[in-house]
Amino acid sequence: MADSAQAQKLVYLVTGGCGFLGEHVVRMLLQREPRLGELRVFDLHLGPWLEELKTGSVRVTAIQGDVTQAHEVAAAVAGAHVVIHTAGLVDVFGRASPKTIHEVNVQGTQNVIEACVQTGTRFLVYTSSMEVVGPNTKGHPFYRGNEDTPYEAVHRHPYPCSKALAEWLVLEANGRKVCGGLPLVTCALRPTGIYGEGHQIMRDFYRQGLRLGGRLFRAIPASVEHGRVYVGNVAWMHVLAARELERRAALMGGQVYFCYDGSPYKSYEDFNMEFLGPCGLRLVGARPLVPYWLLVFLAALNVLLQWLLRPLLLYAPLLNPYTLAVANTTFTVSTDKAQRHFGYEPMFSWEDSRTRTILWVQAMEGSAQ
Ligand SMILES: NC(=O)c1ccc[n+]([C@@H]2O[C@H](COP(=O)([O-])OP(=O)(O)OC[C@H]3O[C@@H](n4cnc5c(N)ncnc54)[C@H](O)[C@@H]3O)[C@@H](O)[C@H]2O)c1
Ligand SMILES: CC(C)[C@@H](O)CC[C@@H](C)[C@H]1CC[C@H]2[C@@H]3[C@H](O)C=C4C[C@@H](O)CC[C@]4(C)[C@H]3CC[C@]12C
Repeated sequence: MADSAQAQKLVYLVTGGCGFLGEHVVRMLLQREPRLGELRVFDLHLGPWLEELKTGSVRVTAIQGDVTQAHEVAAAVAGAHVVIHTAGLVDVFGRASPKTIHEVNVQGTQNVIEACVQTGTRFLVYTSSMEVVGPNTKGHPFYRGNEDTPYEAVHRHPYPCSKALAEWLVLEANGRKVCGGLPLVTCALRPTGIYGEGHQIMRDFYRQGLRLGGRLFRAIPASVEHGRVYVGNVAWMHVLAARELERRAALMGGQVYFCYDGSPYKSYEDFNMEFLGPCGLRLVGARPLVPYWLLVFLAALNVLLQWLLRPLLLYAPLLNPYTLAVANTTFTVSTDKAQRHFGYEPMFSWEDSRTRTILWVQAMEGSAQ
């Protein structure tokens, strides 16, 4: 790639660029990547907001496509210098079949890798997930661990299985010769629970609270810590990793990095209340209001209802055996590997991240009235 910001304008491709994280990556690239000449936004569902981005100096190319279709991916990748692959099926609620999750998350990632090799694109940043590590099926806590912390990564759910396999494919591809004979350089970023403007699950919790008269009911002990990271900082880490991947190929190639920032360690529900509380909701109960065995029963009942109702409608509530187990297992990270390897520092402080998220919920509140 270019040896100076002015020497050569680069072509970036962001897959899943219209998603929750993808949109923030797209906007961050336009704001913070001076070498950007063309930004290709590849997604199954293109957002109308893309049109407003086409008025700047950078050429923004919206590509409606499917990562499971190798020829569509190859056409989008051809000529790109860097690929940031965020596209994925983020489903832990039983909306999609295990087959579809695998096709998108695994085969789709393989298609991106092969497209890079065939067309000569050398730099690939993959959006992996904390769930590649855990929580595992045994409910072992991962307490402020890092990329080198020993942990038995055992999964059965289709989503973490697909993310783990896709990450492995990306890291294994590091060093493969691409068209032109130079090596492919890859890395994988592992966000914990991402929050911020556009987070659908936060939206779901907020609307659930409005339906329950401004109240949410604690289901998980406050002592169970869950790692969270602000979407703007995750986007920034993607942009920085993509920029540094060439210069630091020997160090970064084939590496994984947890995404982290100054967001506090709290339970999933208490963390959400940092944003939902200032918007008028209240979390009822200093401890879970129902016994765990009852939550397990209700989660199992939700699976049965989802199966019975599937011919008629998609019933996909937040509570199911998998989400209950994940929410109930401590998983937090404490690391500086991204800082040591490519100089990452969070762009947004906790206070700023919190304010931005609250403002987003409040704007949604206006729409809910
Ligand atoms: N949200 C989180 O808390 C979180 C945490 C860790 C990792 N991740 C990872 O980050 C990435 C983005 O997640 P998100 O939360 O923004 O999800 P999202 O669903 O908002 O975005 C995913 C995007 O990918 C697109 N997509 C899905 N299938 C596609 C296909 N077949 N072809 C092309 N595009 C397709 C969707 O249209 C969507 O725009 C995913 O890979 C996910 O595994 C998310
Ligand atoms: C109904 C209660 C038990 C409630 O507390 C359930 C919360 C539950 C929906 C979420 C708790 C932890 C979340 C997951 C975590 O933040 C990390 C994830 C990895 C990412 O790659 C995809 C999203 C997710 C699986 C995220 C999904 C929602 C939770 C399970």
